[in-house]
Amino acid sequence: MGQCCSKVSGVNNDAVAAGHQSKPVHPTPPPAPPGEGSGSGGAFSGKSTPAYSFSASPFPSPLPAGVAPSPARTPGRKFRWPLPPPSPARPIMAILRRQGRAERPKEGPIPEERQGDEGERESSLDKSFGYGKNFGARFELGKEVGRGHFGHTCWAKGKKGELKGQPVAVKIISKAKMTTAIAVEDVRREVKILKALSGHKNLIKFHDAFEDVNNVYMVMELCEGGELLDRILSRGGRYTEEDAKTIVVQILSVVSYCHLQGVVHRDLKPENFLFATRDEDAPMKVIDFGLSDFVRPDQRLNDIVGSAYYVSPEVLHRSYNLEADLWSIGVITYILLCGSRPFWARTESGIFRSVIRADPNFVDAPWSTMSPEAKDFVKRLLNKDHRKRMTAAQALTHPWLRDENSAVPLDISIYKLVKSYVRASPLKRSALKALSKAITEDELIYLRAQFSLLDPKHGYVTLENFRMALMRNATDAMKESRVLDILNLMEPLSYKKMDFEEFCAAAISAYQLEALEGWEKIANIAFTYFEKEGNRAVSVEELAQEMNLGPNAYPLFNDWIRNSDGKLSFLGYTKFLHGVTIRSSNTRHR
Ligand SMILES: Nc1ncnc2c1ncn2[C@@H]1O[C@H](COP(=O)(O)OP(=O)(O)OP(=O)(O)O)[C@@H](O)[C@H]1O
Ligand SMILES: [Ca+2]
Repeated sequence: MGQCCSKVSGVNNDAVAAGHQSKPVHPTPPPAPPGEGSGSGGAFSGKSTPAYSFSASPFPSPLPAGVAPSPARTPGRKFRWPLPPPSPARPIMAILRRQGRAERPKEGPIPEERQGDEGERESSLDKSFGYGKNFGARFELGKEVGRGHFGHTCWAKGKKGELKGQPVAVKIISKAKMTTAIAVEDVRREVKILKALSGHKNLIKFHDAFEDVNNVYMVMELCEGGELLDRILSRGGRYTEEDAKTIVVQILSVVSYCHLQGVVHRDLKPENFLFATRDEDAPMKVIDFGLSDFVRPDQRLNDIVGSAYYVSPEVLHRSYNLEADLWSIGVITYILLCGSRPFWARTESGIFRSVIRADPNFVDAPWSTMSPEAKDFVKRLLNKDHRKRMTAAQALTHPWLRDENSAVPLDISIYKLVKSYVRASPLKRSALKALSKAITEDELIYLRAQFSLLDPKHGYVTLENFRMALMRNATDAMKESRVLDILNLMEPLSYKKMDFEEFCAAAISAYQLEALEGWEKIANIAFTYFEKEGNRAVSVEELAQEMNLGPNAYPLFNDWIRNSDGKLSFLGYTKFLHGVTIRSSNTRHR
């Protein structure tokens, strides 16, 4: 704090709340956000990161012998532009979780950072993890290579065994910082997730975990190419579309893998992607599963974690699932393409307001010269309605990224949609069948890829195909997140088989289609099919039952039904597809 206002034109919280805005990554340094530490926001140009002071560890941490404390966050980080912190703040709330200042959040306003209150009593905490105790005998520890809010990471070399002579990275988390059961559990879960997910080419390879009285040590593959954040900065905050695609494809590929396993990362940001080597085209690896969690397909998580610039509206509303990660990928892609943050404010609460209310700027340069596909791609990730957002597997088949030579990963959202379809009423199913006949080639490409991943026999899939496809991709994480439970809910499918045509009806999302530019046309074509095949006289009572609503809701359905023949009107059809759960069912959120 203590910074005077700098010239940040047009960006204050009110302006942000009012709508269009985006803050360049490079130009004017804003003051450090209140409560975020001071730093000398305006002072840097070509020097290392003074304004980044809030990202230094807020905790005094006893370093292992031979490790010098790091001056700031990642040693050697250079900022050529005085910029506001890319991920302001410590991960929201998570820091409080680990310090024991917050339990699971209750309903209430967007959390402000809380300071001052003391952690819970920690004397009764069991801080033994059951990991190996012989870290010192197995590894020789070297210099620090990076630092986050929860741990610092050091270079190390294997002394014996498989890793003898091999350089590795060791993330060291101090047990002194684990002052609550939640904090201990977070570390346990981070190791569990890393262990279970290791194996994807864009995910950091985990070797082993150790502990002693002071610390937990996570031994993993060493990435020597630095963070994505540094590469963005070294390019002046902008990638060409082609270069951005290479990055985004890797992110989506690993995130779709995590999602299929039922793991939500919850802290996707450029600092958490490392390049394996210094080569320009080195593969990128996602790190830092410290905020990640297992999530069942139909579960809603409610704890607010993440980093402010990248956090999705539904996380702030405390009801989210995997789609929250796709929002963060949208923010990263926006930054890669234009060098600005889509949601920006000087304070954390200002950023949250912007995330919830503001529309990112897709009009000013360089957006005006960007391909329409790139713009559409980012917009379909930054949709504030999580139901309308693309999934990771879907995003890989978006026209901006589509590549016939790359395999499309299996999408867990297909399972959720098919589950709902097989449990839906005949009227709903015929409405969806009509809709599926109206979709465009873009959607069909994705659906064909997903259908073939189910390995159809003679053009049909059964419940067994769905089961086998999941089993082929299963890791230990899938057991933990109980992804396979969804197969039980798909049980009506065990009596039948599905051809591609019906699969399309089952696996399309009316919400996602509503978000398309061409929705009106699609809806009109779909209604024509519905009129031919599925539309029949229906009563207000029946509709209310379909929607799980009582007599109080009857007036709602009056204008859904045509006076002339008692069948669904066009309006009724689109509303019926949509459901009545959303506040304003006739607006399209773009
Ligand atoms: N495998 C690795 N190879 C090289 N450097 C690494 C590796 N893992 C982590 N680092 C460095 O250490 C930093 C901190 O690691 P990590 O993000 O896992 O810690 P954290 O305390 O959980 O972070 P955060 O503050 O984002 O929550 C990274 O940003 C990176 O610079
Ligand atoms: Ca991190």
